[in-house]
Amino acid sequence: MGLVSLLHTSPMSVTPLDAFAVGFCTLFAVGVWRYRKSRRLPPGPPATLLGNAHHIPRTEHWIAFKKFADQYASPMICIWMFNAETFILNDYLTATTLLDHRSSIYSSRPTAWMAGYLAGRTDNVFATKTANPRFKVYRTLLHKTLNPRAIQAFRALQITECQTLLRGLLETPDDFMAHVRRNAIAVIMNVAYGYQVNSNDDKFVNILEGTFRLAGVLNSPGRYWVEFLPILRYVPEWLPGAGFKKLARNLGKEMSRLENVPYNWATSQVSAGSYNESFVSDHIHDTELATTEEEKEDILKWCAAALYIGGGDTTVSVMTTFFLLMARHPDIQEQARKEIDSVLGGDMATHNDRTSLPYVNAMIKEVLRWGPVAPLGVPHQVTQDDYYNGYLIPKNTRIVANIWAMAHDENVYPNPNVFDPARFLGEDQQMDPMKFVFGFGRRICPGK
Ligand code: HEM
Repeated sequence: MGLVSLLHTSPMSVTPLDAFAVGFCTLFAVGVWRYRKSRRLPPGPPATLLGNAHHIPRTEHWIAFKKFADQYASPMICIWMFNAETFILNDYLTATTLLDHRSSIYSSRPTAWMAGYLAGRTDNVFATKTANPRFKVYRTLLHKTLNPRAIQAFRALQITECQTLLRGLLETPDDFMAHVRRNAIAVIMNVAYGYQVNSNDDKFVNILEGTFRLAGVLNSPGRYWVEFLPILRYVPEWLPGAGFKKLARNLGKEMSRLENVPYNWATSQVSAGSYNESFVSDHIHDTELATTEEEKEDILKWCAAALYIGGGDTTVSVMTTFFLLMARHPDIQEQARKEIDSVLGGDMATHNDRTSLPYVNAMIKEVLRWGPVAPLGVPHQVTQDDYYNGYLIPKNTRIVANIWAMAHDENVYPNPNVFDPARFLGEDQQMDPMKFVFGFGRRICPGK
């Protein structure tokens, strides 16, 4: 792919920015080559001057990364994207040692130049760096809403929505995907904004999905030079070839509807005095959250959106995987069904029954292990030079936990591709995947 197409300009012209980028790349390449030679970095596929992009498949990168880890007999491998290295942690021991035990230096996030900095979205909860004072405020607030005690307040809502889901599945089973989607979004929209989703074609849900599409445009790996040469963020927007800046700004503005539209709806309901309790209504009069009203609004907007972004698709994904596995394993479905019938005698399960359903619990763990929702988690960034097993981990390296590789580690889960809840029953149980499928350290999923 040429420079021109990467920067979204006419494919026929070479712009001054292209020339600058080529010159800069050449000079940089020599420096990078020398740097790589001189440092003791973990192994990985041999990189060209432009890195390992050609080694990484377009889909299911996690499988390729695990193969590299096996090939180089090292759970920690190094992949280059031009001048920037990414370290991939492919087993639980390495991930927990670095990301959990050394979490004070491994919990930041790398900068996303297009989707974050240039789109004006660096205060997004998922992207916040640990040095940003917002990081602590967000984590505390999310924990207050989602800790094991606090979530008991959502039980009645979950039961009502579960009944709606079951009715939908009974009436139109072929539409199971739409029912599952409606269920996940209805719970989270109610928790975040007190908003009742009434149909599968909902205005807020459409905004969420539209934003995911735009985020996909800005996050396309290898598409924008500024991700590899951050200095390009300073080029003036009028310079030919700098269209990427305008693109990021415009899409960023469009994406901000995600935080603003449902938030404004929730606050207008509170002002009108007729509202369902929610994350927004609980905190809107909280005077300790920030020193100014504007700052407080901004914090609430980003946190409510994080509930919605973090809690929607993940839940849909787990439930969809569950349906696939039940269809493929009627024997396991039958066994779970028998347990439910014998414990509940025809009643609907509630949260209190969970401890009496060991087979069902084992099945849930096995669904999360077999098809982890976030196979590569969300990248972390290390904030100072560190050493592990004799390797240098330079400051600012992007660190990726290969959750899929941990869940398919043959030494921990024999026959890892086989779906088998019995792994988590009886004596000699295999490792609980809840230890890693929700991420690590100070960044662990607050929705766990
Ligand atoms: C099965 C369901 C879910 C799975 C497997 C899952 C998994 C994850 C993972 C792997 C991360 C990245 C952690 C890291 O960086 O180490 C994450 C982050 C996050 N999740 Fe979840 N998640 C799930 C459900 C939820 C729910 C229901 C919510 C909210 C209600 C939520 C909110 C978040 C937020 C806000 C973050 C960002 C945390 C930060 O950057 O500090 N997640 N999740």
